Amino acid sequence: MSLQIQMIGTGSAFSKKFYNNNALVTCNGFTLLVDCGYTAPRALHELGIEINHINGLLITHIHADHVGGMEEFAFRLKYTYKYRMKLFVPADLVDSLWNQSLRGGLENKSEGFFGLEDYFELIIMEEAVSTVIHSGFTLELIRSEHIRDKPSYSLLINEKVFYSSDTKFNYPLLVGLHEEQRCQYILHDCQLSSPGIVHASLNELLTLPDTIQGSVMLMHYDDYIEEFIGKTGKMTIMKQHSTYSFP
Ligand SMILES: Nc1ccn([C@@H]2O[C@@H]3COP(=O)(O)O[C@H]3[C@H]2O)c(=O)n1
Ligand SMILES: [Zn+2]
Ligand SMILES: [Zn+2]
Repeated sequence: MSLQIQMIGTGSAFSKKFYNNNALVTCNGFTLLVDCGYTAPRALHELGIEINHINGLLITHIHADHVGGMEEFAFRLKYTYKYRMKLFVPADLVDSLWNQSLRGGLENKSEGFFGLEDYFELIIMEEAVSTVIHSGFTLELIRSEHIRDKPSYSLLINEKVFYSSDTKFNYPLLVGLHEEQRCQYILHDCQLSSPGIVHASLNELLTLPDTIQGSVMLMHYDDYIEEFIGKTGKMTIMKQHSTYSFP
């Protein structure tokens, strides 16, 4: 099954040079937007991608660089495109996504809009279960360690690509996935300064064996990434707006 990932942004949360680290994952004609940060609408606009060309949206955790564009998405789906897009949400994020993030803008009692399902076709996902979201397109949520007591998830896509989203460095997980041949590629967030605190730092990622580094692609990085060209070991730096194929 051919799998393509286009990074609509590769920046860290506070980047002023790169858009939020959000990605379009396409498999077998189904395009999933992984996270919809506050820059996602502009990034998609610049790429010439209309919202209605996206088949589904998945949220990894509740931070503005991952959900801040959802209000605009919801309003445009409701009033411009007039359909409910599939929204894949980890079970323990459903309540906070609405009540702590979107409700202030999207609740509209006079028109009868009280929850996520008034804007999206809500699909609740469980952790550690391989879920077929479209023919030949499977996703598994892997709970990540990002902010204590705040659920966040990495993704295993088609048992081929590990997409970290936001996580602290987890050496045993990455080595385990590689040794068990559960993934061939690792797309990982990368904080250039140390310590990582809530992200994986470059120095931590550089402790991975060369055999694994060769499959690592760095994303969610700071504005001064250019200073690190040639200093990321065997790991490559993802380019914003580029599309990568994973055969
Ligand atoms: N303990 C923390 C918590 C958060 N942060 C920053 O806040 C950002 C929120 O979005 P993010 O992409 O998860 O990156 C986080 C850190 O930059 C941080 O630097 N230290
Ligand atoms: Zn982030
Ligand atoms: Zn985050």
